[in-house]
Amino acid sequence: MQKSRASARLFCFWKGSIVLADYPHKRLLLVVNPTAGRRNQRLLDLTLAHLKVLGWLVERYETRAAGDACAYVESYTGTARLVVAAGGDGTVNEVINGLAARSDRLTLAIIPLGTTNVVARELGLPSSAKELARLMDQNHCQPCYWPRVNGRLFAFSVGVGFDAAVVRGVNLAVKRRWGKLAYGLAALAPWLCWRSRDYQVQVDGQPYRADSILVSNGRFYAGSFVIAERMRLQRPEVQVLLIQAASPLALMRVLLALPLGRFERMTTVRSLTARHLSVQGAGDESLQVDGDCEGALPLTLSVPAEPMPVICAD
Ligand SMILES: Nc1ncnc2c1ncn2[C@@H]1O[C@H](COP(=O)(O)OP(=O)(O)OP(=O)(O)O)[C@@H](O)[C@H]1O
Repeated sequence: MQKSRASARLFCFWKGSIVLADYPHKRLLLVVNPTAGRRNQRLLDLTLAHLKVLGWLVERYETRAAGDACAYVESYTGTARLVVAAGGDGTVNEVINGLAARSDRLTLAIIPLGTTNVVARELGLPSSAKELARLMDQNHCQPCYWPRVNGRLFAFSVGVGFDAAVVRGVNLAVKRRWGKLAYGLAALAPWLCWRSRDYQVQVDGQPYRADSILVSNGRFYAGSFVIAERMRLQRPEVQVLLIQAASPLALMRVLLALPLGRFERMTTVRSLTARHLSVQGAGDESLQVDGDCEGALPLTLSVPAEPMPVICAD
């Protein structure tokens, strides 16, 4: 024991200072999506620099393709107790799924590098690299619940109908160059040809119908829009928002309520708290899961009983 502690002793050099670190538990696995958020690269570099000063050893893994982060975290055999997802919400989603497939209980942290970073916003993570490193160093975590949709966990949002049609139409090259504007452009075509849908929904066993559905695991949607005022990642339930909008005009009214913070209070939006949800549609329609297009109807969702420790703000 004494020997392994001594062998883990490190000298870290940073900005001319020498810091003696003797913390064998300060090891983290960093999973980086190199295609996410080139604009936020500085946040990653500075957070790593601060962590090194605090005595952390970083094991770095760069993803090579979609699905890589999940597979790597699931099969990771190293000694790190903290797994840091550095990327956008898609990378966070993959790391969560990798962690949940393991039999041990590692802690999740996030360095937000993506376009919208909704999960980081939900956790109240600071934009300061020094603060982010401090929260990780102090193991400042809370238990968070990630619901399961069609067998996979999601972090903050699932959409059926208009929302899924928009995400399906996003041009990745435009998103990389222009960020959120890509979603506005992708919304035009599905909005103009919007018509009534008839999704059959069961919320905790009660039947409903809707033209579009949003499921929120926290407060925020598409960045900073508040769609579920009382929902938090720390609560073992989700907010189901059933939208009645059978024409482009009715849909426009609902969409305008988003930036005004009145979405949940619209008479055409029914907001329900739930642990179980199922949705069936007329056809094989796509789903939006954590900002990406993933899978298709029918949808079955439930909130697992076991939370995951996640680094969050004070
Ligand atoms: N090396 C890679 N090459 C291509 N795609 C990748 C790679 N690594 C991860 N991905 C996939 O890229 C998708 C988008 O990544 P991510 O969400 O992290 O970044 P983003 O799109 O820039 O951010 P945001 O989701 O906030 O808009 C994810 O679904 C992920 O599976």
